Amino acid sequence: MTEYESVPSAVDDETEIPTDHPRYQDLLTRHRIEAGVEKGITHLQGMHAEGRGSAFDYLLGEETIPSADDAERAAAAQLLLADHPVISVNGNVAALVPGEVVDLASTVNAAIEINLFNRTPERMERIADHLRDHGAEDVLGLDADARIPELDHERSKVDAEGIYEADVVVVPLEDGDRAEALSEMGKTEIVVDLNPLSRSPQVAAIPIVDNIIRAFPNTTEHARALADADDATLREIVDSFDRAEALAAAEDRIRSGDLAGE
Ligand SMILES: Nc1ncnc2c1ncn2[C@@H]1O[C@H](COP(=O)(O)OP(=O)(O)OP(=O)(O)O)[C@@H](O)[C@H]1O
Ligand SMILES: CC(C)(COP(=O)(O)O)[C@@H](O)C(=O)O
Ligand code: BAL
Repeated sequence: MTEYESVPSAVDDETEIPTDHPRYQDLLTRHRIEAGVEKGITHLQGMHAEGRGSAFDYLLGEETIPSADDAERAAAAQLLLADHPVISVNGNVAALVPGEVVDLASTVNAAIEINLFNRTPERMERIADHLRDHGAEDVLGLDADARIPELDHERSKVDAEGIYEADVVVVPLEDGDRAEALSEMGKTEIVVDLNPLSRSPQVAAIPIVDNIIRAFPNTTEHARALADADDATLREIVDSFDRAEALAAAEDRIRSGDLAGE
């Protein structure tokens, strides 16, 4: 080997991104959104939403901060306590974490429902097929036989047996209007959003300020660890979670410029 030949880094089979790239996870996320757009799963505007999330993730140090881990544990406990939990899926979530949605849903016995801001029958069908390809058995959202009150838009369309009836809803990467309307309906909301100042985490009972590609697997891991816990233990975990403190901790990390590992 001459001194000019370099040893190739290990590359991700799916994306050809070098796995030792310092910002591998961010590049992978971006790649998945691009592939989602190409497959007709993700709306083009999903790239813009991704860019916003990516900027906040950079400032958080691209890691699950301790307050987010606490939120993920509280979310797992809340989901295990729920009678009728539902995970809401949009085009970004479907592209980023389809298998992880199915894993979390099966671990906490939750339903999966597609709810889109830019709703078209084609995208609904493609996302449902994509989730089924990743192991989902039932995918709700296609019937759209109920409406979220006070929300005058396509995203108000929900299934009567899904989000409409749910007691606990996981609402990732969503807009504040819908989160507020669901909260008005009395739902307990678990929001995943990298921007702690967005309205959706601000109205959530459990705001998770973390990248969904880390948040969902970690919530599932917590749920597995808590699978045998009794209701009193789960209730104690939920009650001791302080939502305002979690939001403040995320904002502090962002404002401090204290990037992990630097
Ligand atoms: N991979 C990701 N993980 C977690 N959050 C993400 C990710 N990608 C994007 N986001 C967040 O998802 C949100 C996209 O939703 P949207 O743009 O509808 O909300 P918004 O208008 O910013 O907020 P709001 O209406 O709640 O004030 C953004 O806040 C963005 O930071
Ligand atoms: C792009 C998206 C994040 C999702 O859009 P959809 O998959 O149509 O629900 C949307 O909510 C937005 O903020 O513009
Ligand atoms: N999610 C669509 C744009 C917004 O209300 O933020």
